[in-house]
Amino acid sequence: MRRKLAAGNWKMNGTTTALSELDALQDAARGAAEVLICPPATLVAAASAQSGKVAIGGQDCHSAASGAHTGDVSAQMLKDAGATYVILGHSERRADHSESDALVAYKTQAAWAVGLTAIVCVGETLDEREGGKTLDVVGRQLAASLPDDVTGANTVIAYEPVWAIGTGKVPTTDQIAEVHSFMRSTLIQRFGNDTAQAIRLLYGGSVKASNATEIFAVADVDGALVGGASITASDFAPIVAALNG
Ligand SMILES: O=C[C@H](O)COP(=O)(O)O
Repeated sequence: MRRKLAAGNWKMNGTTTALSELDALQDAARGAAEVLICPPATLVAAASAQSGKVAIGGQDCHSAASGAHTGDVSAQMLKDAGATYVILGHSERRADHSESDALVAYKTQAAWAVGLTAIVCVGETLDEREGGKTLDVVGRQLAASLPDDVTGANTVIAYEPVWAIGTGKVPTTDQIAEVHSFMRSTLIQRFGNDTAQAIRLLYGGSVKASNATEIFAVADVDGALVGGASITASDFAPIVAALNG
């Protein structure tokens, strides 16, 4: 049985005052669903120190364990700061930093090497969707971004259509169902049924309290990766509540 996951990605938002949101999430985090917040790297240690029932994650890590990589953060550093998850291959990283599927796979291995769970993001652009290429793109990203040793414990996959991120545009539930079903069957083909059925598949892109229940009712949606609506507990807690049903 897959444990539902409500993951919040604060992106490049938040200073120390934002950590009070973690206190306000404690009640929401008492339900069956796991609650995760991924703050900016500067806040991971402080967030971990007061996270209570909320898990803490990073938003990226370098593929190397250490070395001359100015400005980067290693998986070990995130782990040392108290993180248990790291988001990898987010479309904003792929676009802003030209991250390839191969690099995402190396980063995933770096995360696994220190015991972090990788949340690997995939998703098509608007052009790709309108060109009928969604499943090709997602299939290619899954094939090349995931190393071979995937398990239900070390990996979560987030389907985030690029055109739905921060736009208020959300795919239809049929569109989400099509991609999630495709992802599950792709994982079954590559990793076998037991492993594939253990991997949580999140939907991300303009999730908010008003659409969460409908999205979480879609087969093979095991939770959400939420951006804008995760920054305050007053927005995020109702999404967690919807996931808990
Ligand atoms: O990582 C989160 C996603 O990019 C979704 O962001 P959003 O909820 O602001 O659309």
